[in-house]
Amino acid sequence: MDSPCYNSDMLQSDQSANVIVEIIAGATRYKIMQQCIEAGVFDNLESHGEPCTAEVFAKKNNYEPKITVKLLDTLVSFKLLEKNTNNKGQSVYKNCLGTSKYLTRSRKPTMIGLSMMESSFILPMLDMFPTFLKAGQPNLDMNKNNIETGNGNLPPEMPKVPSKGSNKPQLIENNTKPQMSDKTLPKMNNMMPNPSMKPNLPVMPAMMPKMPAGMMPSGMDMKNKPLMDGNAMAGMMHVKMMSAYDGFSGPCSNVLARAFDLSTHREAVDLGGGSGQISFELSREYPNMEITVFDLPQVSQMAEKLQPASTKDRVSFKSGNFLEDNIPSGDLFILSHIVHMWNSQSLDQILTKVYASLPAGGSMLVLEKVLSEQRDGPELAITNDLLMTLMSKGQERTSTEYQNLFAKYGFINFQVRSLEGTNYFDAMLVKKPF
Ligand SMILES: C[S@@+](CC[C@H](N)C(=O)[O-])C[C@H]1O[C@@H](n2cnc3c(N)ncnc32)[C@H](O)[C@@H]1O
Repeated sequence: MDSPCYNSDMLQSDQSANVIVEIIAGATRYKIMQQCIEAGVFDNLESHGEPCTAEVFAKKNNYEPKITVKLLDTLVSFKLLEKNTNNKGQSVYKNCLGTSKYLTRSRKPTMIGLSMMESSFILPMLDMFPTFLKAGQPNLDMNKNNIETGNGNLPPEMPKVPSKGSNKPQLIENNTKPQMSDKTLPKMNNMMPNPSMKPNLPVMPAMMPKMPAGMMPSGMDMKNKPLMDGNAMAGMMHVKMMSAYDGFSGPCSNVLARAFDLSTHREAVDLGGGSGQISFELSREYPNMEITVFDLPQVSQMAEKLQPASTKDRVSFKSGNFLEDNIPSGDLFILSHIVHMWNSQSLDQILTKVYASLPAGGSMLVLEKVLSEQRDGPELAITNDLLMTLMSKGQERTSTEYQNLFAKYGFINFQVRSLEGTNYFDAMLVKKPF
């Protein structure tokens, strides 16, 4: 019988499909990683202490042996685990360095909250993308702390904070705007992966918004009746997000603190500083600097409870709303992932206040991912530009756009330093003239 005649050229699939295959594979990778985080796979490997065989690992954790081998090999192919051979010739597995540092609950800061935010908030929001595409941006307004309010099915223990004056939650009534069904409601209840980090706050019923005020598309089955003060709700939601925010800066906060020489500054204010992670790094880098982390009351109170003892002498927390209240004064302001969150009207309020609160010669350190001048990269900045627009009518900017923006308020000496690697930040510094 004739043998089949094969062409000896290299076999290659259609390369124009590569990018699509990669994106689809990325979704699968993400889902498997997230499920492993939730199931405690990385924690269990870490607590084992030494590299272990799939068989031992499965037995110890009551996992099904065959699935366990396949899962561990899959995680090796994702570069989340390392596989080596022990002196008995058996394959043994352990967490890679990054997995151990950022995906286990025994270490801080982790990226667990950030990964959870993706599945609990970003992906469900993007489920509505076809609707956004037609109807336009979701009807959000972080600036007025507009919130969707519950439909009265709150548990009796839910505090009813009276609305007052301008803080009164404003209902969003435009029903033509994107709707989310109960099924697609982002589930931020899981945003506190480490039980010790759970704030002592009332449990949110399923129908309550699960994210910061203004960060939720309108019409999410929420009706009528303002039940909570807008600021109280915003604070509560940001508390839930706090561990996620730490995941953005976790791998680079120490580098960001060293991006510029800030040693002449003595009194810094970290506006919307969340957990204070950037401030903790700045205080380590600059022993003569005292830092006030200014954030919404619930966030400040929770962050203060979680503050590492070693930072307490020079980093303090102050509660307030930077849109409505006076802000502390200092000779250095830090705005990390703040500028991109707000629309031009609110940003105007924030930057005007910062400029007025700085003495001549004072500085403002702004930490954001900067878009290339051609707006063709980096990918994280381009994607975030879209997400910010959807979530809060904010935006990402190029270096020139930042320089022009800050110049409008009187800031000079614009400097920018970009961060190598895959990350969510670059660093910019401007000065108030003498
Ligand atoms: C995206 S997070 C950034 C947190 C931190 N700066 C970082 O880079 O990790 C935004 C922060 O701004 C705070 N925030 C939002 N609105 C605020 C307001 N009106 N007044 C004070 N803080 C506010 C939130 O509570 C949250 O901690």
